[in-house]
Amino acid sequence: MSVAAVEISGLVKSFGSTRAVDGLDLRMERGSLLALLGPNGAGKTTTVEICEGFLRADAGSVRVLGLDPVRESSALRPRVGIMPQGGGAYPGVRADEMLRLVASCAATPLDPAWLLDVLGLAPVRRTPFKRLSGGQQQRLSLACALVGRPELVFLDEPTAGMDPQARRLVWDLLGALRADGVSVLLTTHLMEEAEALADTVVIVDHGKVVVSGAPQSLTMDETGNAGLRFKARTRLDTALLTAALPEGYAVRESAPGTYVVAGSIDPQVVSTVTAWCAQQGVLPEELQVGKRTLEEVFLELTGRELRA
Ligand SMILES: Nc1ncnc2c1ncn2[C@@H]1O[C@H](COP(=O)(O)OP(=O)(O)OP(=O)(O)O)[C@@H](O)[C@H]1O
Repeated sequence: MSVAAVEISGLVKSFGSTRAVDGLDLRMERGSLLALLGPNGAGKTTTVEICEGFLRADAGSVRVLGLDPVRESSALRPRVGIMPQGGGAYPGVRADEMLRLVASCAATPLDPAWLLDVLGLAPVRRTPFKRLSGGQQQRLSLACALVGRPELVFLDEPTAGMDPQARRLVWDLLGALRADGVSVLLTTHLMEEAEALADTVVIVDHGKVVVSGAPQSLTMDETGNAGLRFKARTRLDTALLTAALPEGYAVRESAPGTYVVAGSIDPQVVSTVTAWCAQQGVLPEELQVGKRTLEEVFLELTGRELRA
């Protein structure tokens, strides 16, 4: 098997009595974009910081481009770009000075002026860092992570706090990087970001992987169809509803009070479901035919909200 961009197995990291990462496994292929998604405190930043070599794992193994991020950090550093959560810079440094400084440390940097332009920062290139807006500071941090032409970039919530227009610029740039064969591992709270950009989405909760896969495959039901969902009181007799449907359909209560009918949904199936509910004196609320969102995938798997 070829060397992965990132390979993590059985990763554990605790802070005092808090187990931030609890046996996490993940493999990210070279040239792909992987989005780590999960609620606050799920262990995403801790995992990324271990990959970056800033934190040591308590147990498990981590390989980044085939190397140990702590013991082989000097070999790894020139090949990896990092954008930490919240960014940061000398407050008085101007945007273009900052980027040129970082570029001067790289063997074959990208053109800083081009990068500022692509990220919509050309008009503020002479503005001191502390006077940039939050979204502009974020974009400058991203530019700093990318200017060294890294093979792999770690981006911790790269578009947090950005307006939709700035976010779109970043998405376009990340798409272009991926097309160029750069590997990108990002964390995000934005489902639409993960769905729009990622080859692989890894949903993390309590320091473990809950589910992973291509966004398309996660949002389809288990039969590869869009499926039908509705809400009603808990503990409907799903076996009875399954029996009312043609062969090949399956109904389950994916979370308390949320029902999923898996299979190819046509008008007849919708009519059968609503007629069955009427017979039971049940009102099917939020009845919906179509792919699940990643939010719903998480809710169905954990019974909790992803954004919580
Ligand atoms: N340096 C630290 N000292 C103590 N506890 C920490 C430290 N860093 C993280 N934690 C705890 O570890 C858990 C995981 O935190 P982490 O920052 O990895 O989560 P996250 O998924 O990145 O969350 P968010 O989406 O809010 O950034 C949390 O309970 C957090 O409070």
